[in-house]
Amino acid sequence: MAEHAGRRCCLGWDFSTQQVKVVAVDAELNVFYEDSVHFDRDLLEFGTQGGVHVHEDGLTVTSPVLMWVQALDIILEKMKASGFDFSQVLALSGAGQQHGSVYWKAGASQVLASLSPDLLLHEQLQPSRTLLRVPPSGISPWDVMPPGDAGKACFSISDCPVWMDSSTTAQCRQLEATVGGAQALSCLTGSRAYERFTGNQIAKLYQQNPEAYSHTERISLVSSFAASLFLGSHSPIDYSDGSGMNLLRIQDKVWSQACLGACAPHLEEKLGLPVPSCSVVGAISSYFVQRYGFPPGCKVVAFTGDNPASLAGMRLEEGDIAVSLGTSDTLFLWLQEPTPTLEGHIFCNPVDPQHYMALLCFKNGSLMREKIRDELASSSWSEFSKALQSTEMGNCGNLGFYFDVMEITPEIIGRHRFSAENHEVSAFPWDVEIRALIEGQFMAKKIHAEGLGYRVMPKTKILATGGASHNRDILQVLADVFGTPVYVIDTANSACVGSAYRAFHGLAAGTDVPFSEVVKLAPNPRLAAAPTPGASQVYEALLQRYAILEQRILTQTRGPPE
Ligand SMILES: O=C(CO)[C@@H](O)[C@H](O)CF
Repeated sequence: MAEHAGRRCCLGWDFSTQQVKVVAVDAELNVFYEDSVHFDRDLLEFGTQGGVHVHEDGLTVTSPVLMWVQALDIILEKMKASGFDFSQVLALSGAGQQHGSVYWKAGASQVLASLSPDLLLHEQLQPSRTLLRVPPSGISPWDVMPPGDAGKACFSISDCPVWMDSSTTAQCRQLEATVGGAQALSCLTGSRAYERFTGNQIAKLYQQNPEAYSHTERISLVSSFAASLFLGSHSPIDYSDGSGMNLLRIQDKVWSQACLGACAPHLEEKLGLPVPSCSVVGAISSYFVQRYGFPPGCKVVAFTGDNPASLAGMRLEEGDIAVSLGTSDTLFLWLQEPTPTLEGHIFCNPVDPQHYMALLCFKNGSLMREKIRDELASSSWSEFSKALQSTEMGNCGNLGFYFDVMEITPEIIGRHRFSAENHEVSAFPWDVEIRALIEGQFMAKKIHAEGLGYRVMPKTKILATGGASHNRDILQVLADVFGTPVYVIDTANSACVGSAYRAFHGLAAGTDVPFSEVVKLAPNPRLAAAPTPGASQVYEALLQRYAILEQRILTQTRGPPE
């Protein structure tokens, strides 16, 4: 019998861009089971790359909804075959890639409520015609059956827009114009209009496929779609993921009638009412009880977005900042009060309904670090580190901006170097260039985080994750620039683990037990770097120069600020 028999636990799911993942976490908050299904590798018949289809226009990006359903079937069957004891699952929650949307066809709720435990989910949610397996010739079923025909029994469209889509610029401008401009929309919903945000995607569907829109009884986010499968009914959208739609008023947590009206008619009835992210949205459906042995009382806690779930998984607290140093660098901030601007995003906080979280994306993350490493440090991280060790804090006043692709925060492209006298120069010595890159990346993060309301507090800590968080010299610069100790935490499964933690928190629903209390037994992050004495004085002056020079570059490249 599997060693995890008889262990009372919660499950955490993550329906991310490239895979569906699950973890089982016991009452001591130890992860004792995990599994995943990779779309590209394990569901070849859908023909995705990175879990998505990039359409010929290069802007439209979708994922097949039935692929997500089939991935869940596979994981559950693998868990069952491994002897996983589903009867011990007290509650489950999950995460989904943010902003993506699923369009349930009229009648889907009846199908969800009457699933036969003798069949797999995808066999009952797809059209009567089964999806063709890839024949030996390798012809994709899409060649045989146009994509639009698959998955229509329960879904108005079978290919769902996801966060990588950037085809809705016109809809973004329409939405901003309706509510009085980009800043007005940001103050209302936490973000100016972004192409990937769900409201703009719904507007595009309504404008370009009004029949599909009219046949839609419910619109889910990826998170609430996944919750619906477990519930056997339409799950509500939670406040935190709902604040990534350009539709939810983040202060009073209700749909903005102005935004709904700007996107599509009768939209509120298709979305349902949003709920606090810690809500128990119901008990698991009888399908899972009968087919897998879940206890009938197993609670389903509202699913949320992957980034909010990661914030929970990292146990970020008020005043903390999480820095994910990946392909692009992402900052999560815990905010008491929202200070929406024209960059970054303010979402409702997933673990404290009174507070918020901010998210900032920096596109030139490890892409730039690896390019400079290859160009100047013989493609060696140890050589890269030697440069940081051999140059001093503040880099003798030399400053650099390194954006080989158009940066998101802020919108600058190119490499720009400045001497201590603020004169633009064409090159730096190799070690000065490496320090200028890393100091510049982290000064930008501090400046833009402060623009979103971040303030260093006495007990502030930075939680670093992602590839570059394994380089101690890079983390030392991060600690020095922010004047804050840097901790590292393994967050490979942060969205899953955060979802399991939220499931435990949901069990305490109604008792006002704070999330931090529920997760206090979780493994603590490890201190990786403390600020060097004198660092604050060095970077206080440098940060001011950096901000001024950033504005200079912006003015040169796009004209004076509005
Ligand atoms: O668009 C994003 C956040 O706004 C991405 O991080 C997606 O959530 C990734 F799934």
